[in-house]
Amino acid sequence: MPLDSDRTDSIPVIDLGPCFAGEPGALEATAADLHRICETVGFLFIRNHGVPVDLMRETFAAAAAFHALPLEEKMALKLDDRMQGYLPYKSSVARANGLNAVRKPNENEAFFVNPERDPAHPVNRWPDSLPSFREVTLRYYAAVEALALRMLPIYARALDLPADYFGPLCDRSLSSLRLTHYPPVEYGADEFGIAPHTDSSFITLLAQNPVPGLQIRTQAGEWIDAPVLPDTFVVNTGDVLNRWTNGRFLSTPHRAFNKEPKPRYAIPFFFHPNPETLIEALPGCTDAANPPKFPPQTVGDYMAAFRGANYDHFRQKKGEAAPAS
Ligand SMILES: O=C(O)CCC(=O)C(=O)O
Ligand SMILES: [Fe+2]
Repeated sequence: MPLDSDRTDSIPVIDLGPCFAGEPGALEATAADLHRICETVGFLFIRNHGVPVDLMRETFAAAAAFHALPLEEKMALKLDDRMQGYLPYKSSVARANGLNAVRKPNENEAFFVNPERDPAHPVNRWPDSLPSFREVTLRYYAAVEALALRMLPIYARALDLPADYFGPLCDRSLSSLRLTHYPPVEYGADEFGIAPHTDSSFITLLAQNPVPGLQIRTQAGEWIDAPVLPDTFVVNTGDVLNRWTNGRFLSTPHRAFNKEPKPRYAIPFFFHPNPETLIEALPGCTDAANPPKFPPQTVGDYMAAFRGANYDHFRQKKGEAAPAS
């Protein structure tokens, strides 16, 4: 099928409907498209993903309601060691991947929801004054996690691996849902809603945003706007899959602004393998001409290094100075 994925200056669209319906040949055809996209662009839109559109809207509304709370109520939930809770405005810097010299803090604030696997040991803290926030965000977490798990066979086949290769390595993942608020601001030099970065994830699922602002950097080095395609998700390869594929699947730099005269919210879901999963070059991703580029590392160790580089409170714990804000 001719796909606009043959171009590398736009973000291609994949329809997951046939594959998820189990149509004969659809898994292989979708995997072939995904393979090409991941090697050339690293970003795609997905349609017919199965996540209810109303739930996507409810979650955007939950993000807006959370960020409208008084600051002291949000600060009472300040980010903890498990990366759960409230990340105050301008307290993260995109440093981890050495992409550029941006040292100014990101012009956003966020709330992180972690998986609740064991009702006897709740890990998330919730705002008392928003009774439905917990239920909506956990329902959304479950829906996007299920979508990521359903997509794993497509990623596996895209890499010529057995369809069930990734499933057991990702079934108790410490994925994370981020609810970000970008207020409308005038950006000065080197200021961003979120500065150029790559994601640390296996893949990121970003529900289509009604307020534009996401840009991705093409392989040619040009920044292009992500279009608004209603009811889709934007999916991108993160650093974990980039390392696992020995660099074959691109972890593409991206950034976001809010240049509209109203608040912008984003609800990315960062999907990770299980913490003990060892990331070392997958079968078929190395040969004599392509020796392993990255030292083997567990997902847990990799994430600890990533977080220490990007979030003030992890650095301050180690006695380093917070960035100027
Ligand atoms: O706001 C967006 O559209 C993208 C956010 C993003 O890239 C991130 O949170 O990692
Ligand atoms: Fe990102």
